[in-house]
Amino acid sequence: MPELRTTTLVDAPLRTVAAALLDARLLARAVRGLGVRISGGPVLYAGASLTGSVGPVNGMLVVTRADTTGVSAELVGGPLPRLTLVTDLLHTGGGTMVVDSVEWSSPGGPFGRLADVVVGRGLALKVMEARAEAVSRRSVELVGARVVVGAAIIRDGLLLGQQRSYPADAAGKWELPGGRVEPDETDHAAVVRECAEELGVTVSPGEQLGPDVPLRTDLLLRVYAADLVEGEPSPVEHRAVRWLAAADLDTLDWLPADRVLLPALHALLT
Ligand SMILES: Nc1nc2c([nH]c(=O)n2[C@H]2C[C@H](O)[C@@H](COP(=O)(O)OP(=O)(O)OP(=O)(O)O)O2)c(=O)[nH]1
Repeated sequence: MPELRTTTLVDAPLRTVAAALLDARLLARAVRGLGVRISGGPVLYAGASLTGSVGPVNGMLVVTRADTTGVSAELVGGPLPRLTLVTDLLHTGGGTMVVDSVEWSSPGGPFGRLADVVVGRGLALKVMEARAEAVSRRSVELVGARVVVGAAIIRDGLLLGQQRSYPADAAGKWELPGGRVEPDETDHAAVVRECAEELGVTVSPGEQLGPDVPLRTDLLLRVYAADLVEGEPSPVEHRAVRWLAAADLDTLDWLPADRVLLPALHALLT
C-alpha cells in the first residue's frame, strides 16, 4: 500500500491541537481535495461512521481513534479505494508536532502503479498540506477559547447524567453536569459551583477525562472526574438526572461532543 507522511509544527499546546483535530469540518475539507465528500456530525468520535462519497459512489468513513493522542479514520466499502488517515501528536519544546499519514490501495498493474505515482501521491500531498494549514489555524483559534467544564460524578459504579430541557435542538439530549467557566475562575472551582447550582450537591473534582472537545469557534468542553461529597442530586433546570451503568452509556442520546468522551467514561466505570 502506498503511504505518505508529513510533519508540521503547530504553535499551540498538545491538548488544544488534539481538540482541533476533532472538528469534523477539518477532515471533510481535507478530503474534499480528493473529490471525496463527507457528511456526518460536527465532531469525530471513536466508532462514528460518516458517509463518504465521490460523485454518486458512496463509502463509509469509520473513525477508529479520537483522543488525546490524535485521530485515525478509514474510508471503506463500496468501489472506493481503501484509504487510511492517521494523525499522531507529539509534544516538543517548540510546540506540538502533528504527524499525518495517509495510506491507500493503488489500482493493480504497471499502469495502476504509474497512476499512483503521478496522480495519487500528488493529490495526497496537496490534501495533507491543506489539512496541516487548517489544523494550525483551528488550533491557534482554540488557544483563546472559553471553557465549558463537565463533571463525571461516579457513585457506586454509576455515572450521573442529566437530560437537557432547552434549547429546542438540545432538549431531550443527555450531557454531564457543568457549564461555562467564569473569567478568573479555575476549572475546578467552576465544576464545584455548577454542580451546586444545577444539582444542589457538593463535589470534589479530580483529573481531566479524555480530550478537550471543540463546541463552537470559541468554546471547548473539558470534563473532570468528580466525587460526590454531600447531597442527593436533583434536577434544578434539567428535565431529569439519572445514574447510568456502563451498558447505558452507548444507548443514550448524548449531545454530540459528549460522544467523544464515552471511551474515557467507560474506562471510569470498569
Ligand atoms: N454542561 C454541559 N454542557 C455541555 C456538555 N456537552 C455540550 O456540548 N455542552 C454544551 C451545551 C451548551 O451549549 C454549553 C454549556 O454552556 P452553558 O452551561 O453556559 O449552556 P446553557 O445552554 O446552559 O446556557 P447558555 O448557553 O444559554 O448561556 O456546552 C456537557 O456535557 N455538559
